[in-house]
Amino acid sequence: MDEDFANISLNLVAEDIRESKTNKIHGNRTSRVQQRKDAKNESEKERSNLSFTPKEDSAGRKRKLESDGGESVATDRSTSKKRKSDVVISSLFRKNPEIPVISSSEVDTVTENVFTGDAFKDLPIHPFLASNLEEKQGFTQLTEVQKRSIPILLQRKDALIKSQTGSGKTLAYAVPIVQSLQARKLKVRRDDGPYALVIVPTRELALQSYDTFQKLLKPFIWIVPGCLMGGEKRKAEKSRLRKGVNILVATPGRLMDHIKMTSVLHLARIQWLVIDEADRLLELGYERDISQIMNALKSQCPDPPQTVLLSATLSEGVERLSSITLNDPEHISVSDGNDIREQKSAHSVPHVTSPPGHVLEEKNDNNFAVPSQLKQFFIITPCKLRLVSLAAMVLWKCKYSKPASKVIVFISTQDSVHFHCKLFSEVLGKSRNIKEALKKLAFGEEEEEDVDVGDSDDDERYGNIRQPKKEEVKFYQLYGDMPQKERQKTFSDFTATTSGVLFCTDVAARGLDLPNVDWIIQFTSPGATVDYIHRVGRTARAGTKGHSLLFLMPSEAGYIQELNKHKISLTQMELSTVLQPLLANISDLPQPDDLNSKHQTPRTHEEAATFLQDRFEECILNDKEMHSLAGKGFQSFIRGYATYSKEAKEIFKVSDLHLGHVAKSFALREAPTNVHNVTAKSGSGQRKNKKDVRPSKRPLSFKQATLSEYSAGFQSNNKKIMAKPGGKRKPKTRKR
Ligand SMILES: Nc1ncnc2c1ncn2[C@@H]1O[C@H](COP(=O)(O)OP(=O)(O)OP(=O)(O)O)[C@@H](O)[C@H]1O
Repeated sequence: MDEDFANISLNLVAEDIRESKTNKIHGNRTSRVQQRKDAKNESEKERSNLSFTPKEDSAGRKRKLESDGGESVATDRSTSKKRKSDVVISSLFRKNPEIPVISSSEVDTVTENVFTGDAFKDLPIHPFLASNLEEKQGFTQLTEVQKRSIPILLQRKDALIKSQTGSGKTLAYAVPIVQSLQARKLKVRRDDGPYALVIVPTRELALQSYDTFQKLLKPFIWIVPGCLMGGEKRKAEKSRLRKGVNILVATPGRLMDHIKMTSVLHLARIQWLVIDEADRLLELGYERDISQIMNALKSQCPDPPQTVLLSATLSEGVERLSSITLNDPEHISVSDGNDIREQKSAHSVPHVTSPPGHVLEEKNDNNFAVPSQLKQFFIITPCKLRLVSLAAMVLWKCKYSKPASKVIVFISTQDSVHFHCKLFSEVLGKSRNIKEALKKLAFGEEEEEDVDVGDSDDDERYGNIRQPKKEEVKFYQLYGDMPQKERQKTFSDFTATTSGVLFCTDVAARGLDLPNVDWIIQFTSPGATVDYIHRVGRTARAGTKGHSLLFLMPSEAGYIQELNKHKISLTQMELSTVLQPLLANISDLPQPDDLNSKHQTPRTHEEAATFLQDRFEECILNDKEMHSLAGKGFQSFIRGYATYSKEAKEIFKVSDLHLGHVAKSFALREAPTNVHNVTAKSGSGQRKNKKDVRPSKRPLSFKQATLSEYSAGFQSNNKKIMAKPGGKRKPKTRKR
C-alpha cells in the first residue's frame, strides 16, 4: 500500500513537472513555435470556437482561452497575462494512452436453461397456489431451478442452491414455504409468531422478497408475512411483531437486534430458515450475526429448522456456512446439468461451534453462468474521456434511441454516484435545443411557448440538423447512506419507470429485480468476478434480453482476460461508436451558459465530445456546490481505487492513475490538492469489503468514510477490518 502512495505522489509530482514543462517554459523559442502550432491545431479546433470566447468566470472577470502547448489556459483578458491561478485546461484527445484492441477470444461459456416447459400445476402444491402463480402472476412455466428445488424442499430437505441471476430462486424457496404453511393441520394463526425466517443482505432485497410472499399469500390470508430491516423504526417493527408475523424477511443486523431486544419475538416455532445471497452476507461480514441467529434458533427451537442457502455464486465461505447450518443437504446447481449429490455434511443439527465437515466439491467452481440472452460489451476509454463517454452512452441509449432504454450505472463509491447523478441531471437533464435557446435569448423566457424549433435560419447556422424535441432523461441514485425513505422512493420510482438512468453503488448489485432494465453499465470495474456476475444479472432476467457495458481504462485492459478465465465472454465496443451519436444529435446537446458566446457546430465526434465536456466543466466552474461534489467524487474514486483486493490490484493499480486525467473525468480542471491525504487514509486500512464514502457537507473522517452502506441501520458491520490511519487495529464492539 505504501508503495502505492509513494507511486501516486510521484505520479502527481511527475504530472506537475509535465504540466509545467509543457505550459510554463516560454523562454525557449522552439516551445513558442510549438505553442502556436498546437494552439492552431488543437485548442482552436476543439475548443475556442465551440463555446468559450468570451466567458465570465465566477469572479465576474472576462476570460478567454488561449492555447498553450496544446493545452488551453484561461487567462485574465484585461491584462492578457497568465495569472498564477490560471487553470490549465487539458485537451480531451491529446496525451492519452493508446487504446488496445482486444480480439474476442473463444470462451466456452457456462450456460443454463431458464425455462422447463413444466407448469406449477404439475407440482404437488395447493391448486390455489398454482393458479395464483399461473393465472394471477402469469408464470406459465417453471424455471429450471424451481423445477429442481421445489420438490426437494417440499420433502423437507436442507439444500444449497446455485443458479444464474434472474432464474427465479425466490419462488424456488417461497413456494415450498407457503405450501407447507397453508397445509398445516392446525391452521397457522397470526399470533403463533414466525414459522419461517428469510435472511437477505440488503433492505431492497428484503422488501422485494416480502412482496413476493405477499403476492403468494393472497389465497391464504391467514398467513401473515412481515419485514424487518435497518433504517425502519424499531418501534413500528416491534408493534408489528407483537400483532404477529408468520413469515419474517429480515436483514441480519436488524433481526439480531430484535432477537436480543424484543421480547415478543420468539423463535420456538421456526421451521424454515432461508439464507439468500449467502455468499454476499458472508462477504459483508455478517457471519457472526448469522452464527448468533443460528444459536438463538438452536436454543429456542425444539427441532432444527429446514435450512436453505442460495446464490448465483457460491464461495468458499458458503461451504463453511453450509457445513455449520445444513443438515444432510441436497446440492442443486443448475449449470452442472445434474444436481450434485456427494459428500454429505457430518452434522445432523445446525450448530455453530461444529468444525466444518463438508466440502462442496463442485464442478465449475469459479465459472459462473450468465444468461445466454445477455450481450456483454466492454469499452476501453482513456481516463480523460470517461465522463463524456458515459454521458454519450446514456444519451445514445436513453434519448436518441427509440424506445428509450432503462439503464443502471454501477459506480464504486457513494460520493461518485451522487456527483454523477447531480451533474447529469444538471447538465443533461436540463438540456435545451440550440434553436430554442436562441429564441429564448431573443424573445425572453415568456416567449418560450411560441418558439418554432424548426426555424430554417437557425438550422443553417447550426449545421442544418433538425431534430424532434426529445424527452428529457430521468436520473435516479441509490446508495446505502441515503435516508431510508428516499432509498425506497428511488427503488419504487425506478421500478415503475420505463426509461431512465439509475446511478448506484453495489447496494443494488445483488438480488434486485428491477423490471425491464435494458443496459447495465459498470462505470467502475467491480474487481471480483462474482460482483461482475451479479451486477450484469440486473438485466436479462427470466429469459428477457439484456446488454451490459464494462468501462475500462487502457491500463485495466488485462481485466478482460481475467473474465475470460472465468468463462465470461465480452465484445469490445469502439469509443467512436459511443461518441458518434453525440455528433448525429448535436443540436440536442446542452448549450453554454453564455448564449452570446460564439459557436461553431462541431464537425467530428471528437469536437462533439469536447463540446459536451466543456458543458460539464462549465457547470463545475460556475456552481460551488457542484465543484465541491466533484472534489469529493474525485477523492472517493481514488480511495475506492486504492482498496481493490490484493488480486485485483495486479490490474487496478492506483499508481497507474494519472491524477490530472482523473480530475478531468470529474470535470475538474485541476486535481484537488488534498489527494495525498485521501490515499494515505485509504491505504492504512486494508479493506476486504466494498464501502463507500457517503455524500457529505464536511470532509469525512476515515471511520465515516468506511461505514458500510449495507449496514442494517446500525453502526458499520465492518469495524473489525477497519484500521485507524497510521494506527494499530483496535477491536471494537458493534453498536446497535
Ligand atoms: N416461473 C417463472 N416464469 C416467469 N418468470 C418468473 C418465474 N419465476 C420467477 N420469475 C420472475 O423472474 C424474475 C427473477 O426472479 P428472482 O428475483 O427470484 O431471480 P433470482 O434467481 O433470485 O435472481 P438473483 O440471483 O439476481 O437474485 C422475477 O421478476 C420473477 O418474478
